[in-house]
Amino acid sequence: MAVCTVHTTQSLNPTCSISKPSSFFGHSPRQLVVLASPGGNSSTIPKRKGGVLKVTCSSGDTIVIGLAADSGCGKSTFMRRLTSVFGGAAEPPKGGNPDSNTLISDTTTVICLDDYHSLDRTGRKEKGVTALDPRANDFDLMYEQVKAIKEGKAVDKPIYNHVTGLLDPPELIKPPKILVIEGLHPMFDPRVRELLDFSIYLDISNEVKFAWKIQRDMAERGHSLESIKASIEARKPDFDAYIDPQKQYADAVIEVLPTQLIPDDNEGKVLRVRLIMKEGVQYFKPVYLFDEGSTISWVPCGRKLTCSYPGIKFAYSPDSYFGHEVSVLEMDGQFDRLDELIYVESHLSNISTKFYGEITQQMLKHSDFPGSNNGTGLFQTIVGLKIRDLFEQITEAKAGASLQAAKA
Ligand SMILES: Nc1ncnc2c1ncn2[C@@H]1O[C@H](COP(=O)(O)OP(=O)(O)OP(=O)(O)O)[C@@H](O)[C@H]1O
Ligand SMILES: O=C(CO)[C@H](O)[C@H](O)COP(=O)(O)O
Repeated sequence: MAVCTVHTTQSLNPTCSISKPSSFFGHSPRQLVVLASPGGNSSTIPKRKGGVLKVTCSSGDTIVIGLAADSGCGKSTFMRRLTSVFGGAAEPPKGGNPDSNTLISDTTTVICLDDYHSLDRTGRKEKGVTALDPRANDFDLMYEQVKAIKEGKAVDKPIYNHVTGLLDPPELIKPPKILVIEGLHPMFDPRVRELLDFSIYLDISNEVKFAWKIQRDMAERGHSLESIKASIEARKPDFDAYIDPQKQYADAVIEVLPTQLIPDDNEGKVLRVRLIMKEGVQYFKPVYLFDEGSTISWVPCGRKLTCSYPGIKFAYSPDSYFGHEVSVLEMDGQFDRLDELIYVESHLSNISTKFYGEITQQMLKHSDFPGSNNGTGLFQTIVGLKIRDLFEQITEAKAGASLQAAKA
């Protein structure tokens, strides 16, 4: 939430700062929660006892979502699914750097935190640090800029060029309705973490990460098996030290593991995916299967769902994760026919769809995206819908508070 510049008929001293005010008409310096839509506005609210408050807001309704994962773990795919839930395509800033990492759509702006690398490729090599190391990243700037966007201010964000390995001149980022910060460290710095309205961690097990890396870097980028292995090994200590621990802070974790349906499977094609959802998060109600809070194991294969070997198994239960109460929804296996997903969808609750079958429709629409036939695509789509719901609830709550304030 941002704070507006406030003029009163008694005091002409404007103030502008950021805080979490506990009461609407606070003490000096007067601070007021912004209750305006992005784009900025100015309104006059009658003061409770005489005088008038003139409130000028530059904006301030940007909600901030953090998405953390290692490189090559499906962040871009997830972002494409999320943007699609809001409608419209996401594109790099028009007329800007062709190597920009930013994606802008009507509602969302996705910025890649690689842009806050403080050391370029040569710098990291010289200093002997990886990009995962906090010393290779500028967290002060990351914090200042994410905070500024959340307050409704445009920023000149640096660009890390993955083609050249250099830091390019900055690009202008205007405050969107939803800002997604995706990358290696969205929940690393406590100050940045505090700015997040919702956070997600994509937790890809080593076996699966390896299989995906091989698939992409060997098939699409011509890397050798040895070089892929070496790169994973070289990153592992820093991954364990700086990236993986962030999952304890996430509101939702999508965990991707090898299947348990095929004994000793090492192909990594069939996946067991777990959606771990924190309880008690404002504006977020965990999804459940059949009966909230129960422990359920469900094999839907049969007359309504076609399943070839090794089948599909769902599970749902309450659990504990890093000391937090969570609900866990699990899917092991893969769909043969995506249109039959409607059968599964109709047994899930709290999915925040706007019409019957919306999940199935989204999945069918992007059936060519990686993971569309398994729990990765299903749970990414569900989290996308939950983020839309969160955004709508926050917007509604602010509009309601605005109305109340105007009446007071
Ligand atoms: N759900 C999935 N199922 C199977 N393969 C997947 C899945 N998600 C991603 N992949 C594989 O991983 C690769 C990387 O995916 P994606 O580009 O979405 O990841 P990323 O985290 O954005 O990567 P980077 O940070 O390196 O740009 C894809 O090309 C694909 O091979
Ligand atoms: O972990 C990464 C996040 O995407 C990259 O390896 C990091 O950004 C460095 O990029 P490059 O390898 O292109 O220099």
